[in-house]
Amino acid sequence: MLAVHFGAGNIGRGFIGQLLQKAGYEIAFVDVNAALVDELNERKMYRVQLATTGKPESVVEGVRAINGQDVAAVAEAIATADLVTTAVGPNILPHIAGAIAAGITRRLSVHAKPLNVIACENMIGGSEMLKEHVYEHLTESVQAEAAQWIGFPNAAVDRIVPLQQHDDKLLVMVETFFEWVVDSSQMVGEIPSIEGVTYVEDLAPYIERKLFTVNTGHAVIAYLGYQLGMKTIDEAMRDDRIVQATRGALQETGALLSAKYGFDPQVHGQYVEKILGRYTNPLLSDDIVRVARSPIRKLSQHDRLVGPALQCMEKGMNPEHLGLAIAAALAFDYPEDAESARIQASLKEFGWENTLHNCTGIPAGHPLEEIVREQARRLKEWSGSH
Ligand SMILES: NC(=O)C1=CN([C@@H]2O[C@H](COP(=O)(O)OP(=O)(O)OC[C@H]3O[C@@H](n4cnc5c(N)ncnc54)[C@H](O)[C@@H]3O)[C@@H](O)[C@H]2O)C=CC1
Ligand SMILES: O=P(O)(O)OC[C@H]1O[C@](O)(CO)[C@@H](O)[C@@H]1O
Repeated sequence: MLAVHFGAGNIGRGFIGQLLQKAGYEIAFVDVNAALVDELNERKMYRVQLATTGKPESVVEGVRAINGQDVAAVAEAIATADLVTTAVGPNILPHIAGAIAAGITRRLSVHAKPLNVIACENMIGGSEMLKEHVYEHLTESVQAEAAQWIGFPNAAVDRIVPLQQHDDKLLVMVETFFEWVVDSSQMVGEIPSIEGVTYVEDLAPYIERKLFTVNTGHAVIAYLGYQLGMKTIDEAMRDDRIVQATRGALQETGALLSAKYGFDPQVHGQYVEKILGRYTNPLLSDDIVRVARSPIRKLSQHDRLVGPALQCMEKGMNPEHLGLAIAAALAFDYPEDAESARIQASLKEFGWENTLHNCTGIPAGHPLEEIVREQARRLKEWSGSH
């Protein structure tokens, strides 16, 4: 069995590649990092280390890599693949769509065999969005065939894999916890048996529970921690104010999720506690600027901060902790991050209100604006105190 996986980065090697290899797939990674591609092709294996006592390791063998620029080679691999997965980042999905479309076209010209393409990105509706981009590159007749033979099931993936700094360029250190949930109602053909993958008929509760808990909490810690001059997530978790704010935000999203999906508050509370524990793992040493990366994406209307805040308000709740994190995300001034630089330039040129509206989609005069403004004042007191 062959799996073609786009993105041989942290989650690609440290999570998706590892699970697929255990399930018996040969893996062809597709990446645009030429050095990484060469190293994978030379060694045909890599190590995954667990960030826990003793740092146990496993070896992922039977891997190769294709340079993403070589569209013909990528298309050839997709033509014979049994599964396609991605972990490249939501903003990159449009850039890999052409190669996937070329692969689908080639495949359908040779044989009609079902294929599922699973985007493993931190976003709602990732595979559906990828499908839209791929279809832009398909002729009408191939689109009609693809509708029958190619599935784009949405997925939720959860495993913290920080930036890697090892002498061994392929080694990847990961936390022990992982969760990979796939929407089986959007799949074609036989459902593949992959240990560690949970198939569900309706992904919405799972992806929202994950995005609005793990990723919301992480974002709160990262943006507040940055304001307080901290470097890593576990360092920030040693500050009581940050822990309180994170708990507060997760109470807000928890109340929303319970109201929307009927989650048992006690069971959800245990889920939250487990996640708070994951953030404190000192062996992960997860950089705040990694977790805070791409603040425009993270501030967008349906993402982890503004998404739940707007929905909380529709239900009559007051999302002040989410408001504090939104204010901190706007204040995230890290020039090496292109999106942070764009926000800071916008704040200077267009002012706070316009930048808030443009980045978040919060309409002018919406009551959430007032909450964020109030929290921005509170944030100034916080920042002044460190
Ligand atoms: N790191 C983590 O803990 C988790 C990450 N995710 C999601 O997984 C995705 C990837 O994140 P990471 O692995 O952390 O990022 P990463 O930066 O470590 O890996 C992304 C990889 O994609 C490659 N890439 C970029 N453009 C490409 C293109 N056009 N074609 C092929 N490859 C390309 C990069 O060279 C890089 O190797 C993101 O959507 C992230 O939200 C989800 C859960 C956990
Ligand atoms: O990968 P993103 O969406 O930029 O956000 C970082 C988040 O993703 C993760 O890497 C994995 O879920 C978390 O560590 C963090 O919440």
